[in-house]
Amino acid sequence: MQLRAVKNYEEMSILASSMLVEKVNKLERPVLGLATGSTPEGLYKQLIKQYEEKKVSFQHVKTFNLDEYVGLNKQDEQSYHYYMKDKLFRHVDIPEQHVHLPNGAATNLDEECKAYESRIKENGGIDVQILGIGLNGHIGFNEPGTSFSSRTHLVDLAPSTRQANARFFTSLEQVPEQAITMGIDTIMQSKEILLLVSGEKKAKAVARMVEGDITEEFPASILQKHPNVRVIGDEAALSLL
Ligand SMILES: O=P(O)(O)OC[C@H]1O[C@](O)(CO)[C@@H](O)[C@@H]1O
Repeated sequence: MQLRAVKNYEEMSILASSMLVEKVNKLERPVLGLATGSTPEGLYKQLIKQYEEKKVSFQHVKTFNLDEYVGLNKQDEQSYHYYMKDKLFRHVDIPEQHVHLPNGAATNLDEECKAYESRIKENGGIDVQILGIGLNGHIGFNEPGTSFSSRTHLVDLAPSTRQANARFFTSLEQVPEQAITMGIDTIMQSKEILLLVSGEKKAKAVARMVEGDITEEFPASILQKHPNVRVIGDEAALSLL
């Protein structure tokens, strides 16, 4: 695991964006794994800036998002489909058919999980996966206790995760109780992982991810075993290391 310390959220976003742009410009058919939440918002702003400055094009890029809530349709402003469209896709030249997120409104959710996993494989796997980390060590929506061998699957969200994400909804009751997420093994199959983390409240989680025991009780700890992980963290997030 390689650690890159930066000053603050903005520097984290700029560095992540320049790494990603370099990759996109280098690969013939880049496949990016994308994340939602507050952490990557600055990265997406920087990517849009680089696109507007003509430093990158997304025409040949394919994307797969980590997760999606169950029960929200794509137009729902709280859905991750909406988030991605709003924060990145509608601002750049990525073809709509290149964009993939699990369909949380599918009638057969288990089939949807299998189909999503197959689509990732058919596209040659993920070249660079962007990750954030939850306070309880979740990556994607893989909560503590998730098997390290899991593939894309349906999950019950931990009360602490629903609480943490309630800020995006009008009330806690509106936060869905389930989600579809890439599994831990799906994430581990990515050729490269770029984990972004900012702020003091994530410091304990980062320390446990980097130095703690590798255990299913703390999903992000498995990243110690991935051969190509870079963590870009600001001073506050890395303060306990
Ligand atoms: O970036 P945030 O909002 O702190 O969220 C951290 C993680 O939690 C999730 O939003 C899921 O709750 C992930 O997608 C994200 O990586």
